[in-house]
Amino acid sequence: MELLNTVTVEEAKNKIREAFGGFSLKQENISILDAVGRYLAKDIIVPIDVPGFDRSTVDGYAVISKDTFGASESVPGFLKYKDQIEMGKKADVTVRTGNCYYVPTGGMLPEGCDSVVMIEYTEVLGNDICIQRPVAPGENVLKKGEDLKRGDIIFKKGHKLRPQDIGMLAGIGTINIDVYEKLRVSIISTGDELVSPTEDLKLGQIKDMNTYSLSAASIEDGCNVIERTIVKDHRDLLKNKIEECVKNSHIVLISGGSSMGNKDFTKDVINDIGSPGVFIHGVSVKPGKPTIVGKIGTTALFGLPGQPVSALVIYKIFVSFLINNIYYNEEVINQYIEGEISVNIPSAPGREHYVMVNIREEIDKTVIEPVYGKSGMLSMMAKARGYVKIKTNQEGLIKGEKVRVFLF
Ligand SMILES: Nc1nc2c(c(=O)[nH]1)N[C@H]1C(S)=C(S)[C@@H](COP(=O)(O)OP(=O)(O)OC[C@H]3O[C@@H](n4cnc5c(N)ncnc54)[C@H](O)[C@@H]3O)O[C@H]1N2
Ligand code: MOO
Repeated sequence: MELLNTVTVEEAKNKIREAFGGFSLKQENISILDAVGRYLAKDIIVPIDVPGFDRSTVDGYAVISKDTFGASESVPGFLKYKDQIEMGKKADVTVRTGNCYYVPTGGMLPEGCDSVVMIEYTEVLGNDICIQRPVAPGENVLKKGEDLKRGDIIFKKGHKLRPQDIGMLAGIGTINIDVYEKLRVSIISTGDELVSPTEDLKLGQIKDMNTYSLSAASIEDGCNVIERTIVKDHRDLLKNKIEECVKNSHIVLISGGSSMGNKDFTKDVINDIGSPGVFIHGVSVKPGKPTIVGKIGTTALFGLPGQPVSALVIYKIFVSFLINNIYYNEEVINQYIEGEISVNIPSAPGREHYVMVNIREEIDKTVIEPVYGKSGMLSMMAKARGYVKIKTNQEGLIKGEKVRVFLF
């Protein structure tokens, strides 16, 4: 009897990190308009103070705060109105005791003042402004360099750029940046039963899902999917296809054929093609136990279990992990929310168990409910908001226990 020689999830991650530690990626200089979802190849050092001058955060009157102390609606203070500061122009004047200038939100503060009274708390009385509320020093002011200081590192190498980051880069005048080239990913789905989603089904056939879910996951991770294909369960056809993909891909994902069936060739074919070959076959995780990981030359190969839930869960645990390692992205924090599990969930100790769940908000608590199903049912994952992880040494979860839901 042949049994899988399984490793734990942590052991598998360590082996993957070791195997692909020296991965070298090219860099490219691109416009920030094309950079969302890309990974920075260099730290970004802020070249200018943001803002470059003290700005008002409200529409109001630029004042010396001391001049407003004690002002109230019943006993207002009076300041002489001098002029207005124009938006986008240098404020070439100085506020002196007893004076004030009108300043719009975002306008430059003149010399001498230290705060701004919101217009709602003032009244115009001829040439005077009646101040009905005091302001503290610094109130309603964004100081020079308060947003960002020249010389700060705003983003580190490996950071994955989000829309707010693109805006920030524009704000510091950095419109072209160095990012890592996109990892080239090839996806091969194996199985005699698989047909393209557009084809009519004959009995015994199913529409290919994994090519699509894995492709979407790779794109979300900032990769370029250069090949998507179905290959029949035929050893030579699979070998030819993998060989071709290895030549121009950083990562090859092979879905199906990872288990022990008489048509499960993935492991042997990888070993046939080149070295060092397969270094993991079997991980103590549920779902996804028959996972394969290998390397040919510098290319990473993953034999993902064919069951659609297993394929995507294993992608998230190991393929995403490798991608973030290659891109030097150390900031990965899987978003989670906490809540109480609604029922007992048994788990076989010895395997890290991923349970698909939904989230229900009640008045005083967040309730986490399992979505039942088998790893062949992708609807189980499509209907879920995330998963709960039951650790290897845990026997299960007890109703009411606090759990973390990792969102996907
Ligand atoms: N005797 C054993 N049988 C199985 C074991 C085992 O340890 N011993 N492990 C089971 C587990 S766990 C899993 S997971 C699967 C893994 O199977 P394979 O990776 O060999 O994949 P296939 O047999 O090719 O397919 C499994 C299942 O998934 C469907 N599938 C495959 N590709 C796609 C696709 N692109 N889109 C949608 N669905 C797909 C396929 O039709 C099968 O139903 O093995 C168990 N068996
Ligand atoms: O452990 Mo397999 O990956 O679920 O069906």
